[in-house]
Amino acid sequence: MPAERQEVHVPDGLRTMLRRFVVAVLRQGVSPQGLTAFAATYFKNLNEEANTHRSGSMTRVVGFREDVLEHNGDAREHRGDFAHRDSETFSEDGNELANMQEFSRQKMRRRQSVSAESFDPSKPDDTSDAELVYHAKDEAQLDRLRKAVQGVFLFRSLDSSQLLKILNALFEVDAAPGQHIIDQGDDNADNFYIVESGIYDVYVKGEQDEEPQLCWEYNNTGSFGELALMYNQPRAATIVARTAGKLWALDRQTFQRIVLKAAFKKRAVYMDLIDCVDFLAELTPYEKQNLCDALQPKVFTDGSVIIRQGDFADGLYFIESGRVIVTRSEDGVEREVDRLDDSKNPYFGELALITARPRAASVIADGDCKVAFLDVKAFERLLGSCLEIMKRNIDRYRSQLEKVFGQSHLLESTEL
Ligand SMILES: Nc1ncnc2c1ncn2[C@@H]1O[C@@H]2COP(=O)(O)O[C@H]2[C@H]1O
Repeated sequence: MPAERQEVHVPDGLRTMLRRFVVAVLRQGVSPQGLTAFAATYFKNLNEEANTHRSGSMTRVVGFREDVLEHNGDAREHRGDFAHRDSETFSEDGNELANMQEFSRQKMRRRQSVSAESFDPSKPDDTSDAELVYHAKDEAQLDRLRKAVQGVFLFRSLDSSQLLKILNALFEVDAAPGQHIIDQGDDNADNFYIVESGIYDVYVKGEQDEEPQLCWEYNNTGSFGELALMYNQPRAATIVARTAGKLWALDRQTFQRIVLKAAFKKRAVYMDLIDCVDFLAELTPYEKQNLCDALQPKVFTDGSVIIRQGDFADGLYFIESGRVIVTRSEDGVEREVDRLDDSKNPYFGELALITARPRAASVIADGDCKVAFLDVKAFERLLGSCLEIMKRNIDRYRSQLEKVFGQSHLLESTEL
């Protein structure tokens, strides 16, 4: 008699869950030895996430500070909106959780653990694969994310495996007009944020200020929220969404483990260099830190061309070590017009950026030379204020311009 075939019931959601798990294993590049530990942590986290949500213990997404709210009526209106969103239910077929729930959960985690934590960037990172944060994303999300991270200066010193870990850990957050993403003074800083879209106003309330002052805006680009995570200090500014938008958030722990060390090293190296540059003297310490993040190291061997006469300006160069020769070719004759080294005039390549002209001279490494490069986009984003200083102080550049352009009448026709 044939054995009775038993009907097997596949629970709803099992396939999705296993598929996501497999994707997570592959994305993280988990080793065979680390597989069991990774699986244990992955499903434990999944379970905790579901429980946290079911318990309904979250009450609100963003903490509003009344002092800032007084100046922002919209924000008050939106507080209710997000409290309501917290009570949405876990959807197995959706993208795990709605964005705002994800945002809220991250904030919750931080609140439980930040204050006790002290992070030492000089300690070696002993994070195992299993401890890494992972948020599943579909291809469309990944595409948007890759574009968004391109402009993040802090990620410039990461290698490809570090960047992959960051991409895995980032999670999406929807911002609504008036929503406070960060509140100045909050000493439980949770996330670092990358702007994908939307406009975000930055308010800083100094000791002398009666009200928070609007001091900056992120307009569909940029990133914020790194200071409190890097220096273990309260939030230095309030960030309020002026329009609806999308952000990518990176949890504090992943930020500290992967981004912080490289950023610290870079800031330490470049801060001394920046302090030697006259036209950067008026930058605030915060602007200088951003500048350090944006610089990219480049090494040139003796005789190699760093800048070629006639090319479009790609950026500005600071000499970290070594010497360069500036040459200009006229009527087929190449002549030397200047020499620069790391002790005086430790930068070059700014003239074409200021004048919006092609490169007026070539710059060639004289011996091996190390430079810190600031690309043109970063230059415009970070040194807009310095451009004004450079224009105001154009007399300081006059002799240099004359050397390069040869004739003073060219100076007059230079649009500054
Ligand atoms: N002028 C500014 N001063 C301080 N923080 C600023 C300023 N402009 C933008 N920010 C960002 O606002 C963020 C507020 O949170 P953090 O202090 O963690 O990090 C801060 C910076 O990323």
